[in-house]
Amino acid sequence: MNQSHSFPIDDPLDGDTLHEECGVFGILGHPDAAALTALGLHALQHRGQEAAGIVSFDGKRFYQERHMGLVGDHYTNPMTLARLPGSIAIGHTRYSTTGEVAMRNVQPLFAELEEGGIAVAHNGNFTNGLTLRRQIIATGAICQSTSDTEVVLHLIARSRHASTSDRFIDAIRQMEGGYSMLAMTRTKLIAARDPTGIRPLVMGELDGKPIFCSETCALDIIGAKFIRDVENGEVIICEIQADGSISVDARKPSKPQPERLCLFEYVYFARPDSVVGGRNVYTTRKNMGMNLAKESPVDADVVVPVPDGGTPAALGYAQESGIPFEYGIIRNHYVGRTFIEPTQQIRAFGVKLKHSANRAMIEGKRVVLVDDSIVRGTTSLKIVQMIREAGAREVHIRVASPMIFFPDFYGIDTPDADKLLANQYADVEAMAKYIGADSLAFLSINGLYRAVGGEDRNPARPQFTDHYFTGDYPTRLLDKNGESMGNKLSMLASNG
Ligand SMILES: O=P(O)(O)OC[C@H]1O[C@H](OP(=O)(O)OP(=O)(O)O)[C@H](O)[C@@H]1O
Ligand SMILES: NC(=O)CC[C@H](N)C(=O)O
Repeated sequence: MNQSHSFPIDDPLDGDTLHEECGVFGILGHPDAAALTALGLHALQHRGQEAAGIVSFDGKRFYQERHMGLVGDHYTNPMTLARLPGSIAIGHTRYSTTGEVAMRNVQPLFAELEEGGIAVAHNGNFTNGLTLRRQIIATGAICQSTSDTEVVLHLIARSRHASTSDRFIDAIRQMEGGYSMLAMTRTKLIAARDPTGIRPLVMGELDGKPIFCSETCALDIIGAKFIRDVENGEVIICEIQADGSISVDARKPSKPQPERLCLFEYVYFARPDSVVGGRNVYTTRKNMGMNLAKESPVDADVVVPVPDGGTPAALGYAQESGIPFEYGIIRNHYVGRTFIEPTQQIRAFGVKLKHSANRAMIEGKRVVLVDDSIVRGTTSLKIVQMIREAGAREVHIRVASPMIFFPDFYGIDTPDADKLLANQYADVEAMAKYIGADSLAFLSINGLYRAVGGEDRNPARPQFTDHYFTGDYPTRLLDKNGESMGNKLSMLASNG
């Protein structure tokens, strides 16, 4: 197993932008369970690049491989997969939101309980995780990690219900916030989605065996069939029976609530080829660009995407406006997220590694740059300068989502509120001046809602989770206590 290590906090390429969430994948009753899980995690790599883990069970014992780094760094090695035998497996790609980047927090987390082993994998973040953790530690629990996810294992262990499924349900009913979770025991694969359905989770099938994963792209990679979304507040328990058949038991243990899927899945996180909440993500992004062109037209010669995130929206903007689309910026896909160099001079070169201007498409032109979002403004600032240096006559920025004013507490790693560009300048003109753009415009909240769901935002009952734009958090924030919560909160540190 890998040694734990910390990632640098002053990574110039990583900046303080929005970061990935996590990806989960699980399969029950398939002889190639671990290999299929590894492939699924490859497809979910965009959701978390800090660490990846797989737990399997072969009828006798549990096996686990948990590693820092990318899926491909470890799970392409046949020896690694050979150490994961069995027909049940779950896997996880992590981008941390609670607990530091260290081996002890790499998921799936595993525990030996009264009724046998259990592993859990979690995408999301609990907004009462710290509160519950303090309570269980006060009553004698010894925590092995600083992850919010571990609390669920403790609550399962303490539950007085008889079956593991009922214990799991008992545990997650005490959790608040965002979660799409998988759990596996010796015979079961359990999937659960929080009552608001903030994070996505889908059910599929391969060779008649059930699969659960964060996005449909993980089903596509293994040729599995999409069955349906796991509904908000739903728990689905799949179990291998004595005769080898698999039972499926779907329950709704929580009080019913309207679904509010996270809009940022559509804006930035999910892979464009995934179908999230019944909508093709690529299409919603193109719609965002089209609505942006209707709302904020500009007289220009060329539409240039800020790759990769801004590309579908830029296509939509170009189609709607009739302005030609060109790749005026080339993104280097070989630049990792952990680029570290010792001196400031070398770091300054580093920021140019990720994006380069394609001068032939830019020189002498009035350029519309389309990006999916502005968080701290780091990307826009450097790209406007780069485009001007490549000879652009004018640079206009169009952003395919509204201004971000509020941090997230449901599984997205966002900077503190005071570091968000929108909170640093009085208005859009002041922001444009700081970035160095001739003009700047953001998609309206209704423009975004229409792009995704086809109708305006219903202020009385918003159809999606959109707190980063509106401040309307879909759950209470128990741990936050009215102050900015560190987005990589070390619970140990918090406990003094
Ligand atoms: O305003 P900022 O703080 O710079 O953050 C916003 C930028 O970050 C994201 O891109 P990312 O770097 O993740 O690259 P990608 O689009 O290729 O995923 C996003 O697409 C914006 O370009
Ligand atoms: N981004 C996520 O979904 C993170 C899951 C979990 N909160 C962790 O930090 O490990």
